[in-house]
Amino acid sequence: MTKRKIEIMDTTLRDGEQTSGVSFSISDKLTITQLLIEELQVDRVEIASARVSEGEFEAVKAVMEWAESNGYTEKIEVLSFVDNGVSIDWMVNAGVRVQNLLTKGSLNHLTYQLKKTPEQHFSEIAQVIKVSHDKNIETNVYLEDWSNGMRSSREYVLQYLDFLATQPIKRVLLPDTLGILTPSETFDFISLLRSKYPKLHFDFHAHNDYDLGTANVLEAVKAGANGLHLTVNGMGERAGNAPLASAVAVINDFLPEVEINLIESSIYKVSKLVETFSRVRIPANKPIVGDNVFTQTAGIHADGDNKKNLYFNDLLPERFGRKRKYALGKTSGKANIEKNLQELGLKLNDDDLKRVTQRVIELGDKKETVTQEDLPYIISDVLDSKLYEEKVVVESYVLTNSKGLRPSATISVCIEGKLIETNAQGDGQFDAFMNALSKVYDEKNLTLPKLIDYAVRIAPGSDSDALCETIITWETENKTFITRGLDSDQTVSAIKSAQKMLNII
Ligand SMILES: CC(C)C(=O)C(=O)O
Repeated sequence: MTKRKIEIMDTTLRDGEQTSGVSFSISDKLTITQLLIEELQVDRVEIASARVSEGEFEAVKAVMEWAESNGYTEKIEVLSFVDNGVSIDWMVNAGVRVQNLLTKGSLNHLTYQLKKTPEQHFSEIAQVIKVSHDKNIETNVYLEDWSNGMRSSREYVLQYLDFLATQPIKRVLLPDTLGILTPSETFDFISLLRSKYPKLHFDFHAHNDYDLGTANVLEAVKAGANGLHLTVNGMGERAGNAPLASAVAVINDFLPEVEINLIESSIYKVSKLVETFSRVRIPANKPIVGDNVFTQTAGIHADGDNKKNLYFNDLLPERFGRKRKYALGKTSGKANIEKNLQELGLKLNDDDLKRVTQRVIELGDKKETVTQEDLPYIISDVLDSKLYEEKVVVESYVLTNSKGLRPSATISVCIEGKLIETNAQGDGQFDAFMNALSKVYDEKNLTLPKLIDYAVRIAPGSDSDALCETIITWETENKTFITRGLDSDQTVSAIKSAQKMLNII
């Protein structure tokens, strides 16, 4: 079967930059354009609006110089205006070769914003197209507010398209400017234009106000649109544009008769770069590119995946340069832990696996985030704890740290069934804790080992919520030994380490 080719035009650097608070620098624009064209292989990139600013002019010039030396000039587009040639001069000076001319696609906009008749508008447009053509600039035409035009002034839209069909233009760009279309309207409107104007090239430009951007893109392609406008991470005016990652997945998975050039495995890399440059965080649940979307949290899902990948769909993370993860927390079952252990190349017997699972669930219950990187620390702590018989238990403690006063600790320790309470001060909270402990042991004419080294570490790659491990080296008259404590609070991890020491001596 010969497939129908659909062009993808990325407008992250133009409509995407209209996301509130976003402004790309010259080097951001150059780097993103290079990645979009060479890595992701989009067909065309809209990089700016003409006349916006001096900085924008420099950015467009820099991109055009790079495009010129790499044979990409026809892939770079700039939004321009019907403005007596001012945009044209701006584009000629910046080296632009393709303009996306902004015109009115609804009678409402034409009458109330431009205050012109269709005839006046068409004649000015014809003039821009001609002058641009003479200056070696190719024209695509945006019909702004086209979706409203199709609803409320269809005669005008058809009259306008009859005119455009006579003009030397390359593409007609159909924006759903206010994101108001339903999927069935999108299909009907584009089907109608497709059958009336078989020779015109139509691009569809969705906005996401009702969260229907991707659905509308799907219907537009089904109805015969030749191209789509998308943005990385769905950036764009108001609720944004149709997100590139979702649109690509939907086309590849649901429209086998259609072909696009894009390289799926580069999508995530480009998304992360745009997130960094734009400073707009990708929501964790954003399809394809969000942090959480390939993470199975429920134990039953991991169990099903272990048995026959029962919880997989066609959106395999590897397609997009990502990996499936199995979350660790209060809903993780043994299967989640096993999946993470496999990744780390570790194996535990059933009994130890149960203890580790129990520990992860307890941590999750305390609302602590447990990462795969934490797992070796938890395992070592759980296995280590098996070695100690808990004859001595630190039952409770209050630690204080206040300005102008020495840190203090009040502790209650149970030694072989007898509860002893005392308090002390120190140079820090843990020092105060150890001083209080020494008092307890002094009373019993016992000496605690000397603390000779104290080290704290967190799992590499963990976030600020990380578990930390305190490793203390102790010395008595005849031996040196190490204990470890694990907790998300550093002082508590040191106290846990000290409690192990109390059960060794
Ligand atoms: C500026 C125009 C072309 C636009 O982005 C829209 O109408 O959605």
